[in-house]
Amino acid sequence: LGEGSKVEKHFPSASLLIPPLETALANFSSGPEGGVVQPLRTVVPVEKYNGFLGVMPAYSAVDDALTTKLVTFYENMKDTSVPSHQATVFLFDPRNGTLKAVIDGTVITAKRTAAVSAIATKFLKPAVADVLCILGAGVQAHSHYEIFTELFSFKEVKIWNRSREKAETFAQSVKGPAQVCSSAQEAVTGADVIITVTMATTPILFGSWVKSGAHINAVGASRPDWRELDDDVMRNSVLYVDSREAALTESGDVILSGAEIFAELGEVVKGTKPALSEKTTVFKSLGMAIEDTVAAKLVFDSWSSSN
Ligand SMILES: NC(=O)C1=CN([C@@H]2O[C@H](COP(=O)(O)OP(=O)(O)OC[C@H]3O[C@@H](n4cnc5c(N)ncnc54)[C@H](O)[C@@H]3O)[C@@H](O)[C@H]2O)C=CC1
Ligand SMILES: O=C(O)C1=NCCCC1
Repeated sequence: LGEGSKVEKHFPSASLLIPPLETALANFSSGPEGGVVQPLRTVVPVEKYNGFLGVMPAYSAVDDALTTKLVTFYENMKDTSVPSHQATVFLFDPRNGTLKAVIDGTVITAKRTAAVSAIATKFLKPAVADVLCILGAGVQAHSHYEIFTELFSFKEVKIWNRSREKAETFAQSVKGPAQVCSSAQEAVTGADVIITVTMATTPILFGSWVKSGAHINAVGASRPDWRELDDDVMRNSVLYVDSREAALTESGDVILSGAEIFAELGEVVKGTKPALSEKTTVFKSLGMAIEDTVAAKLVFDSWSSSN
């Protein structure tokens, strides 16, 4: 399972990931009772090349699955022949520590991140959600487009990217409508659901553009000094995160704006915190190792049953 194309085959429908991910989010937010062991990820900066290596281990007692993902991500890469994010997931037998599989993690990262944003959106989107806006046109933009158009019925999808050419290529490659916008403001204006999936390190989404009651999935800016959202949108929205601990350590949008965290998404899934969908909401996603664990298990189980 070392190649993305082999992994892709075991995700016939992106939405297959939703139930196990919801369970994993709920278990994570249940503390020790949930049986999830997930230390904060280690991130090694490779300053000379504007890169980072993330080490993301997790164990799920409920799934009896033990994994670690190694993920590299590089900013402003000159070499465009390789993706900005590359990942590998190692799946172990939890009974004795034997390595069972080495799985390409790039497809897993793309699919599980988009599926978690879809879960947040299911709970937090306004009652009428006709317009979707995607800021960014890379790997995550594609995986988000795929699952959002599979699960929801938006009448319009607006897309903006720093380079218009890439947004045009995106619009031509997707199986469905996508309207390329000339500015981020044009794309955001009137949108009910907004997804930010860029490598920006300074804000690209401003509160003054956002429709009241909209839901935002803030997926990029995973370093404590990086931003995608301005202070206005962070402070004037109800803020949900995947992990409080990670958000307060890794998210520039959370740390530098001083915005108060209302709930973890897992608490909403469990029903212990409300989904305030009538308010403007932000889901700050940083990505969790346990999401990779359940996705890798799904891929491995599907591969095992077909071999
Ligand atoms: N929360 C999570 O679980 C995860 C988050 N991510 C984050 O999602 C974001 C997107 O990842 P990918 O799609 O894989 O990356 P990508 O490299 O495939 O796409 C990035 C997009 O951002 C645009 N971009 C680059 N620099 C920019 C800037 N300064 N301002 C505005 N746009 C800029 C590029 O044109 C490109 O369309 C990244 O920030 C990444 O770290 C990625 C994986 C998991
Ligand atoms: O969860 C992940 O995987 C990542 N999150 C932030 C950026 C790198 C990959």
